Parts: sequence; structure tokens; C-alpha cells
Amino acid sequence: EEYSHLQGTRWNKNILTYRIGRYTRDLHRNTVDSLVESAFSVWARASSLTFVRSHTRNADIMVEFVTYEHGDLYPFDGPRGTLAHAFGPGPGVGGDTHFDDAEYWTAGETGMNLLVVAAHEFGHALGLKHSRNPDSLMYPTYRSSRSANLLSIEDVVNINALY
Ligand SMILES: CNC(=O)[C@@H](NC(=O)[C@H](CC(C)C)CN(O)C=O)C(C)(C)C
Ligand SMILES: [Zn+2]
Ligand SMILES: [Zn+2]
Repeated sequence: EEYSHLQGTRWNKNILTYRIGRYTRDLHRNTVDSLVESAFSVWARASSLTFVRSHTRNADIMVEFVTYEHGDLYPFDGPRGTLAHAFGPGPGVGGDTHFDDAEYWTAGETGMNLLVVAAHEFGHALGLKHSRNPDSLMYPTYRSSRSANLLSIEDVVNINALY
């Protein structure tokens, strides 16, 4: 779910930085790095946005794998259930994206596909809300069968309405 009620509606810049903090042990680090980069590039290709990886603490979007109580008001729930969450655009926690490390994260069809989930979460981090269209990446339930291009026309229209 997204917590945009806590943040603004959009970023006021087109170049956004992200930093990966705590990793999952389900995947090699460089696999996580490339899946996260691919999930951002899904949105970059469909909009005027650019994403730059940073190793400093003041990155706009902090990406982390955490479990249960992890320092915000939205503790995770163990295996299954909620897979991840992201805060809407804004300073501090704004844009930050957390993945529930109680899930089994994969790059394929088993477990939870990190690319699919990350692309959904980054949609929230950019200011998008859920869609009632099952073909949309922003549909509220997970489907591992999403096609490689991930975005529906509706998603492209919505991100361009914002940026
Ligand atoms: C398998 N479990 C689900 O399908 C769960 N859905 C999620 O964890 C959403 C993320 C998916 C769509 C990647 C939560 N969300 O909206 C984050 O922004 C439940 C529908 C059970 C809540
Ligand atoms: Zn969501
Ligand atoms: Zn969190």
C-alpha cells in the first residue's frame, strides 16, 4: 500500500537519487542491484524521469529489505500477506521503499518476483495510487505472471500526467 497521505503528490524534480540499504539474503547483491535498476528504468522509459544510484544517506529514495517492526508505523506481517510498501514523494521518509524480507525474493516465477514488486512500489514512490484495472502494474494484488514490459497503457498515461 502507499502512504501518500503523509507526503506531497509528486517530486518537484526529474532527476531522483536512490540508495539500497539492507539487502535480502535470497539473491546475490548484484542481482538485487540490477533488478532495482530495471524497476526504476521501467518508469524512466515511460516518463521524463531519471534515476541515479547514490551511496550517500541523503538519497531521495531509500530501498531496504526489512521484517516486522522496522522503524516506521507500518510493521510487516511475516510470510505472504503484505509484500512491500512505499511512501509517496517528499523529504525524509518520502519515496522510501521497504520490502518484507520474510518473503522469498526471486528473479523468476517462484517466490515473489522482485522486479514486479519493485516496479509497483516505485510507482507509489513517484506518487501513483492503486488502479482498479487488473492489467495495471498499480493493481493492489500481486501477480507473478506480469509480462516483462510491466506497464499498461494506463500506467504510462498516469506517470505522464504527473511528470
Ligand atoms: C500476495 N500478497 C498480495 O498481493 C498483497 N498485496 C501487496 O503486498 C501489495 C504489493 C503487491 C501488489 C506487489 C501491497 N502494496 O499495495 C504495496 O504497495 C495483499 C493483496 C495480500 C495485500
Ligand atoms: Zn501498492
Ligand atoms: Zn516500512
